[in-house]
Amino acid sequence: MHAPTTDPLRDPLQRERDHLAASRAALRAMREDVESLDLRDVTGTWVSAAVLQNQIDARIAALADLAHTPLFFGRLDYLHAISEALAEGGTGEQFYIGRRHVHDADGDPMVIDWRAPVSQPFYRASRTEPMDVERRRRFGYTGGELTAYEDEHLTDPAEAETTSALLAAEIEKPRVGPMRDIVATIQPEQDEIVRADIGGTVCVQGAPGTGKTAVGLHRVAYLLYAHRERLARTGTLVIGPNSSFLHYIEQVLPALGELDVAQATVQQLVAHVEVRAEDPAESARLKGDARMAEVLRRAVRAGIALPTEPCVVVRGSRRWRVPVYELVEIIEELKSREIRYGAAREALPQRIAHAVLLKMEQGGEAPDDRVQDAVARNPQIKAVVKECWPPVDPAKLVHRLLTDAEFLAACAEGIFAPEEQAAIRWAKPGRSLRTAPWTAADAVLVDEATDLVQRTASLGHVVVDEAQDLSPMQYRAVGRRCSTGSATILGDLAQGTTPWATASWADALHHLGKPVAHIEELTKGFRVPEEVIEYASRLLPAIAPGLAPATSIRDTPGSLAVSHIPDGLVDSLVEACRKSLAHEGSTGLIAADDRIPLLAEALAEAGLPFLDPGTETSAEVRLTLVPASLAKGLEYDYVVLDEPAAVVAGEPDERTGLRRLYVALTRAVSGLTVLHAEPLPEQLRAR
Ligand SMILES: Nc1ncnc2c1ncn2[C@@H]1O[C@H](COP(=O)(O)OP(=O)(O)OP(=O)(O)O)[C@@H](O)[C@H]1O
Repeated sequence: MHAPTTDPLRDPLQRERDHLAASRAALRAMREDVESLDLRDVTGTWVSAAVLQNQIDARIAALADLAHTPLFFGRLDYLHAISEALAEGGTGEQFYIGRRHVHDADGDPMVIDWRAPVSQPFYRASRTEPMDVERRRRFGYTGGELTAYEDEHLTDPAEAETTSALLAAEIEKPRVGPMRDIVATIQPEQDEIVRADIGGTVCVQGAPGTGKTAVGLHRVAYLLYAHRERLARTGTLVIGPNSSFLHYIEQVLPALGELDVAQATVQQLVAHVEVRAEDPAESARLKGDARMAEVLRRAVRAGIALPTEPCVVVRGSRRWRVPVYELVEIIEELKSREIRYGAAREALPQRIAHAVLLKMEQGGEAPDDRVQDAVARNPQIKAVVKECWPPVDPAKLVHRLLTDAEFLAACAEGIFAPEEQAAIRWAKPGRSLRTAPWTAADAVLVDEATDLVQRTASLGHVVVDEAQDLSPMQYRAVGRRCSTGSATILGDLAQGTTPWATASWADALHHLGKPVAHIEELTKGFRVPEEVIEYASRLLPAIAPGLAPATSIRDTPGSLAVSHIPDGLVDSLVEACRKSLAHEGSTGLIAADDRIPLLAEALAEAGLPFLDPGTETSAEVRLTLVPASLAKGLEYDYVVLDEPAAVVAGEPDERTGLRRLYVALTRAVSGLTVLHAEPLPEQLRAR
């Protein structure tokens, strides 16, 4: 890295600072231009003026110069001039890369958006493939001030490959507050996923801390840039495992200038009924099984009946008769077509009316479309529809399936064995639909039934994080929300902790309805130090035998301490938290869920203020008490892990327990302290 010298003419750092100052001034001018727009001349009504004003306000907000997010973080010096199309309207050989586009008064770019084609070599160019880049420069900032830069001369054979000190500094920056963007340091293998084509679905298997979440969010930002109009129409959605996690990631996209991305958990997507109960593991697994889809399909169609009487329509002085066999033909034809139950129900009266119309024509009349519509509304026809294709209320239907043993048996015949059916049914049905003991898995069934009746609207792109925990039925629920778009599926099979956790990505993609997706693997870890990831990886043969252990980009000796504390474990934990808090950044005390109250009390007694994982850490309170079940996806500079054996015992089976432990062991950025009174699980014992 280069430190500043004092002569501004000879000092390249000073020149870069000057460019920063000029870019900031240009951004200010861009903002002032928008602020000074006078709407009076261009808009007709106050409504359109208000709409336009909103857009302008959003643009002004987007043009804000944020003190702590540097306007540019890199520079590319090309060997040859780049075409204007690639360079966002600019020409030349030198480009500054930043979070947003900034241009000067003549419209020439001063900073290029990181997502533009010309910026791509910043992330991908290498010595073996320099992509016409002579020099790549990375900038270092301290508190918003440009303080350093680092150069790579990609075409200079004499220069040796080094790891970037700025990248290491970025990763080691203390973690306080929500997740940050990684736009300045996206790695080549990550960039390939970020910029993958919108047409296909990408599935990423990645060990802990390999940047799956970060990559997924940057991919959304990239797609919004590259396909803005299309996605503005169709929408994008990020799905995460729980609200603490969504809260942790919610600032990343706004920091990248993208405000219009929805975030939800799967439960929120399928909130058709109020969840008031929990399933035993086996029932939940069966309800999440893809076989349920066929049971529901049969259930939805169970009410379809064939008519036994002709339909007689009276118009004026004449009567028109559609015989039974014709009605049967119409219904059979609709049944055989792959259209939604509700769409078929809407088509049925029109089909019968059409049959009446043909008879009217044969009878010498000349009816038009309006007559057909009127006939379709005839009470006789409505009566046939009601009897033969009755309306279906999805929640009521699922309620019936879960309470009426005979109905379930009829729909699940040959699909679920009787004992499986018994596990699917509610043990104690509530009295009404509203007070029924709906579980999270039941809500997914209602969602499937809803989609069988009426097609679910699809978004343009959906990102699913921690996808390994979804059941096949949940994959289907997500899949119908991107049936006409694409998806990014992120997960780690070794971190699957639900009873129905994904065993293979090919299965998951099949249930999602995207069987031909690319599966990429990320193994280079950016969070966990080498020593810690090696320790955690001892569990891999037991929890996910086929997976390669992650490597770490940081080899920080002393980052792991494991101690046996036969007496006074709680006091030692409090002490370990205190010690961790003596360092900069955040500390997480992770423990089995049922030990949380005990530890909460101990921390309170010791006068150590702490937060729960849904609350952001701040400079004042940097300690979070984390139940193991909520640790997934989160990270802390220092982690103190309480009693691994209890974390394992907190799950219904050993493999899930060890997976939960693997998650807990892989949350630390700088240091992990493991304290235990009981013996460690054998996989972790010293070898
Ligand atoms: N290219 C990068 N440059 C700097 N930091 C990075 C980079 N990639 C990832 N990180 C950081 O590494 C940490 C882990 O990233 P992230 O949470 O996205 O990993 P993950 O694969 O989703 O992990 P997990 O499986 O534990 O959920 C984050 O702090 C992230 O900002």
